Formats: sequence, structure tokens, C-alpha cells
Amino acid sequence: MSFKELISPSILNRSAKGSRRYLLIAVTAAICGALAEMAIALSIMRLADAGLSGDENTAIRMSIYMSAAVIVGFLLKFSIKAAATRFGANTAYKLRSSLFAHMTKLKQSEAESRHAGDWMSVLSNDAFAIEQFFTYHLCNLLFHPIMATGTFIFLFLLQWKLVLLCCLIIPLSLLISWQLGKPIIRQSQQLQEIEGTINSQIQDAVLGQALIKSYGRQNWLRERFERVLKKGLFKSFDLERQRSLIIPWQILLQTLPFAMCILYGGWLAIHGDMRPAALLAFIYLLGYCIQSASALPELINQLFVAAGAVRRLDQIMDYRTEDDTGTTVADNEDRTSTDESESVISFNDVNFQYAGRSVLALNDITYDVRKGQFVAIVGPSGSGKSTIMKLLSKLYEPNGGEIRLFGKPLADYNPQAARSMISFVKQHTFLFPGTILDNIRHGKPLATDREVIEASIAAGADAFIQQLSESYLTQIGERGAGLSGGQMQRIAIARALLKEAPIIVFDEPTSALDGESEAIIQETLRQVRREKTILVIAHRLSTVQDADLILVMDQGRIVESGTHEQLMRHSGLYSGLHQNLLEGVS
Ligand SMILES: Nc1ncnc2c1ncn2[C@@H]1O[C@H](COP(=O)(O)OP(=O)(O)OP(=O)(O)O)[C@@H](O)[C@H]1O
Repeated sequence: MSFKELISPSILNRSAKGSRRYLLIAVTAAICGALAEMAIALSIMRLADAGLSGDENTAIRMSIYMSAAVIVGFLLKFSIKAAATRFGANTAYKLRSSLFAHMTKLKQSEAESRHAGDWMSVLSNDAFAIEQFFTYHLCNLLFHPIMATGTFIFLFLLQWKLVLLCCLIIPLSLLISWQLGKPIIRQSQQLQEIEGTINSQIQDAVLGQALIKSYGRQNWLRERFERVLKKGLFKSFDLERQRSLIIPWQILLQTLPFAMCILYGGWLAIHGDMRPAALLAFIYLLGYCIQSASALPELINQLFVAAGAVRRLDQIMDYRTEDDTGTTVADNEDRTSTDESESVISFNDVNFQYAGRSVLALNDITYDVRKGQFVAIVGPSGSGKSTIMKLLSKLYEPNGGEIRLFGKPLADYNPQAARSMISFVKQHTFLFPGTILDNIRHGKPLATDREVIEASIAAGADAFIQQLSESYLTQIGERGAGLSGGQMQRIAIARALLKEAPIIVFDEPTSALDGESEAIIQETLRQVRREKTILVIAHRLSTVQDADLILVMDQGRIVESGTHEQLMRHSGLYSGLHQNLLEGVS
């Protein structure tokens, strides 16, 4: 890694914009702080000279100067810390915020390329490492190099021969810092990756808890976790070992110059080549110079750790986001003007292949959905039903062919505009922790309470919500904890109805529900059918029997289409599926 790469990561530069004045204040205070220390040394020297020559007035004046320099030095150190922390906190805040914003705009394929826990690790651990660097190390990283350089120049002016003697150590010190720092950045990066895996496994354990118990896989899970924990443990031992190698060098580099100065400086003073007062000031400043110089290896190490974290964040920023150009939500105002004979959704020879897959998930898909129609998509597992929905919601772009929404190519809409016209009820309902009211209101953030209740009534959710202890203000836990699958689904339907989008898409709405809930959803379907265009992906053929059009999919193709009656007249896949269902029931 070049030095340029180290200091110019793009996300850091962008995040630091607007806070650079604090950095400037910190650097200025660091320079002035170093000057204050030198003023103290100068005062000590003049004080010692005055003491030895019995000049009382100069001694008093120097004592006053020295006290003033001590107070100013104290205030400056305080300012460095305050300004550097301010710079760091602001930068870390912007960095986290832009990272989070970037993540919410990621292309679906990019988001799926990493495990969720891995994302969390980058967002929390790496961002935290950078914040820590800014809060605790940046002020030292500003002060110590300036102090080391400033005192070095002053020492040189005092007695260059002594400085040259001490200088023999500096190249050695820099070489050691650089050499010891390189493996640290590599190992801390590896440790961070292991942390990501640990987070992923914790997440698997939490989300898949019930499944893991039902298959008795706790031991497998524990052993797998144990293995990655051990890997992390050994890696952190390696890292600590590498870091601890710096300590003996630090001690050596601290004591060696003192010993050399006292011996050689004393010899120079005895032979009249150096005033004793100058030797006193020299040793005073040498302490500061060494303290600052010896802090550098650890600070450089911390800089490497933070640089590693910034580099990983930069890699995240390189992940592609959705293209948000094109027709906007505001341009959609005329969407309901489509007359009944026109297509609301049309797929024309659409092909799609997932990255890394050798076969097409969708192969020459062509169909039309007209305004107010109820269209069902059925077919065996893996036939491509959900992929159609993913393309429709612009989570993926087709590899060939064209999709149109209200007559306009879907590619011309920005993703938000396209999604604003469709209410999705997914197979797996996701509810946020919070009140039921808030969860339904995600469909239309400015909806009144009355509108929320009306949507809930239409979705058959109002009756059970009213029976809850705090009705619509009942708090629900993470992912809807405290509600049954059917109740969650009805809340999701209420949310979708509240959105008032002209198209409503149900992804297998009945698959996780009992008979009663299924009946309620069927009733909802019948109600909204009059007002909205409905697309349903279903396994339960009972849900779709009265659909205007049923598309039957197999291996990424539409193999049959028609109404239930038309399809039943052929002895094709649909009637076969129906037959299997009946045999399963009997
Ligand atoms: N994110 C993905 N990455 C790679 N391949 C995928 C992805 N999602 C689905 N597929 C593959 O694409 C094909 C179609 O999947 P899709 O989920 O659309 O089928 P489906 O008909 O909805 O299945 P099911 O009824 O089981 O939900 C399958 O072969 C599946 O393995």
C-alpha cells in the first residue's frame, strides 16, 4: 500500500469535508503547543544561567515566562484534544451515515453477495475502529510528530553534536515501525474478516433458532462457532504478538539517547564546549523529543489499523447502487389514466439469468396484464415465479427483452417510481419493532389514523388488533414477535392496501396460513379486485381458480396460460398439479 493510498481513501475525504477547520485548529494548536514547550526549555536555560550568574531580575522574569508558557501549553493541549475529537466525531458520523445510505441503495445482487452478518461487521466494527482512532489517537498523531520535529530543531540549535549522536537511532526507529506495522495491517484485516464471520454465525443462530432446535443441530452450530472463535483467538494472539514486538524497541529507543547524552554532554560541559544550563535545557527537551518520537511506532500502527478499516469501507462504497435516474415518483401522477384495454404490466420476451448460474431463471417470458385484471402465476418450485416479481420491482434488470409498466419501459423509471405503483405482500412478512399503527403506516407515512383503520378493516386485521391490550398502539417485537403468522400477514396486507398503489402483488399469500386466515385473504382479494390490478404467485390452486388469467410456469418458461376452466380442459401441467392436489387432499 502506498502512502498516497493510506492518506487518501475516498470515503474518508468525503466524510471529512466540512470538518476540516477543526483539523486545522488542531494542527495549529499542536504547532503552538510544541513552541510553548520550547519556550519553557528556553526559560529553564536562561533561568539556570541567571541562577549561576546571580542575576535575580532575569531569574524572576524567566520564572514568569515559564509559568505563562506552562499555562498556554496546557490550554493548547486541551484545544488539540477538543478540536481533533470534534473533527473525528463529525467525520465518523458522516462516514457511518453515508455508508448506511449507500447500503440502502445497493443493487440487490451486490447486497446478496455478502452475508448479512458480514455487512453488520463492516458497519459496526470497522466504523467503530475508525471512530476510536479519531477519538483517542488522532490528537496524539498530530501533536507528537510536530513536537518531535520542533524539539529536534531546537536541540540541534543547542548542541548539534549531541543531536547527531542521537540521530543514529532515528532511521533505525523508522525502519522498525514500518517493518513491524506492515504485518499488523494485514493481520488486523484478517481478524476483521473473522469478526464478520462470527457476526454472520451469530445472526444465523438467532434467526434460525427454531429450525436449529427442531433438527437438533445445536452441537453442529456450537462446534462451527467454536472453530471460527478459535481462529479469531489465534489471529488476535498473532496480532498482539506483533504489537508487543514494538514495546522492547520503544524502551530501547527511549533510554539509549538519554544515556548517550548524559555521557557525551557531560564530557562536553566538563571541557567547556557546552554551558551546563544548555545541557539542562537539552535534557529537558530531549525527554519530550524522545517521548514524542517513541510514541510514533504505536501511532503509526494505529494509523495502519484505521487505514485497513477505511480501505474495507471504501470497498463497500465501490459496490454498485441502483441507478436512480429516469421517471420519478412525481412523474407518475398520470398513471391511473390507462384505459381498461391497455396493458398495466407487460413482459416481452424477457430473459434473465442470476450471476453465477448456468441456466436462465426466466426464458422468453411474454405476458400482458390489463387494468383491473386478476392474474395468477403458478408452477412448481424453482420455476421462476418469484424472479418475475423481483424483475417487476426492479431488484434485478432483465438480460434480454423488455418489461413495460403502464406502457412505459420499466428501464425508464427510477426504482422508487416503479415501486411506488406496486404494493407488495411478500411470502415472508417483515415487521419492524414498534407499534402496529406504525407498521401499517409504512405503506403511507402521512396516513391518518382513520385511513390506517380502514385499511386494516379491508385486510381483515382490525378485529384481532382491537382485541389486543393496546389495540393499534400495541408494541410488536422484532420481526413481528407476539403475533401469529396469519396476523402478521394481515398486517402486511393492510400496509399494502394503505399504500394505494394501482397494482397489488401477492407472493404466495396463503402458504403459511391456516384455513380461516386463507379465507380472509381470499375475501380481501375479492374486495380489491374491483379496484386494483392483482398479480398473485400461488402454490394453493384454490386461491387462483377464479383468476382472469393463470400463467403456468415450468423451468423458467410460461408453458400454459388461460383461465382455470380452459387449463383444466387440457391434460397439461396445470391439470396435473390440480390432480396431485386433489389426491393429496383425499
Ligand atoms: N438470488 C438468487 N441467486 C441465484 N439463483 C437464484 C436466486 N434466486 C432464485 N434463484 C434460482 O432461480 C430459479 C427460479 O427461482 P424462483 O425463486 O424464481 O422460483 P419460484 O418459482 O419462485 O420458486 P418457489 O415456488 O420455490 O419460491 C431457481 O432455479 C433458483 O434456484
